[in-house]
Amino acid sequence: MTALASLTNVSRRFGDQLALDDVTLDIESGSILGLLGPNGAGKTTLISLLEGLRSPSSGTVRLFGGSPGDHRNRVGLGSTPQETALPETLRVGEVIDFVGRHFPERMATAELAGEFGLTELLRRQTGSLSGGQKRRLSVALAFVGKPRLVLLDEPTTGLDVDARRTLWDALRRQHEAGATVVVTSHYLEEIEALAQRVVVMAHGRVIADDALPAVLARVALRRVRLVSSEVERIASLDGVVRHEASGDGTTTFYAQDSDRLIVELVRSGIPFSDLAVRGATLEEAFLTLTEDAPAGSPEDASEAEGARS
Ligand SMILES: Nc1ncnc2c1ncn2[C@@H]1O[C@H](COP(=O)(O)OP(=O)(O)OP(=O)(O)O)[C@@H](O)[C@H]1O
Repeated sequence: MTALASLTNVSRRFGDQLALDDVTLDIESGSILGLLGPNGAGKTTLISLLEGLRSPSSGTVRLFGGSPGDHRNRVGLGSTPQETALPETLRVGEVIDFVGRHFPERMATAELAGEFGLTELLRRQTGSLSGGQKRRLSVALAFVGKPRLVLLDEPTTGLDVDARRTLWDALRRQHEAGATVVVTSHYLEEIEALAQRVVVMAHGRVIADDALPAVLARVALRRVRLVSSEVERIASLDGVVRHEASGDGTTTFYAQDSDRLIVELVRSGIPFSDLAVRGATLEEAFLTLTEDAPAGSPEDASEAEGARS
């Protein structure tokens, strides 16, 4: 497979903050790559380097074999940042035409509108659109110039379930038609719905890079919560990946296979009570994945948010 874009040993600092820490990544043609990670992991920074909006502090970023800073390379790139502003008084069709005129080759307005469920809205001023409709338009605009690579930074954040699914359907159709897409998200569900390959980031590093099923197996943890006077014995049972006191006298054990853990627990004869089992949140799963990669705490990262320029 051909790499459309790549990062080789890339680091990026903002003052004291190391936003990307020695990242190496190839983006191959034809896939949807999901970039997953908690707040401050470095996803947006990585995207901005590929877009040529920022330069790496060290390492090399390539886009279509050249520099992302070269506008001739950027013509082949479509992107939707986390937040976009649309000119409120222009109609949807006019915005599509305006953006489309910047590219040597473009999708026809009617075709793009059809693909993204915007046909009924073409004559509406963008100021009158709902949040979901605006987001759909912003994402559609990333595709208007028939790009070779599309970068979408949290395309569905803030959308309700229906709007999110409509957008996912549109993205899947674009992918089937040959688009290569990088999509960032905080939501495992979103990455699961779209991506074939998943890169998990935390503290500026790539901590997992694998096919979707392999990453799911690592982050899909279950929480087994109970009361016991023999916490350490339970923690040493097969399958327990982490445990923590919950503060109310209970202890939470994380395991990929909670059924198996409970069978082990009963077999062991260790006394326990008040058993409850539920899925772990993605943040909890990240914690387990990131234990080997500590580089500043998430709290540090969120404080630094205020220092963005
Ligand atoms: N312009 C900037 N100035 C200072 N620090 C920055 C700047 N941009 C990003 N950072 C810091 O770099 C780190 C990575 O931020 P980045 O926005 O890339 O993360 P992210 O994974 O996209 O997070 P989110 O999911 O919240 O968008 C964070 O600690 C952030 O505070």
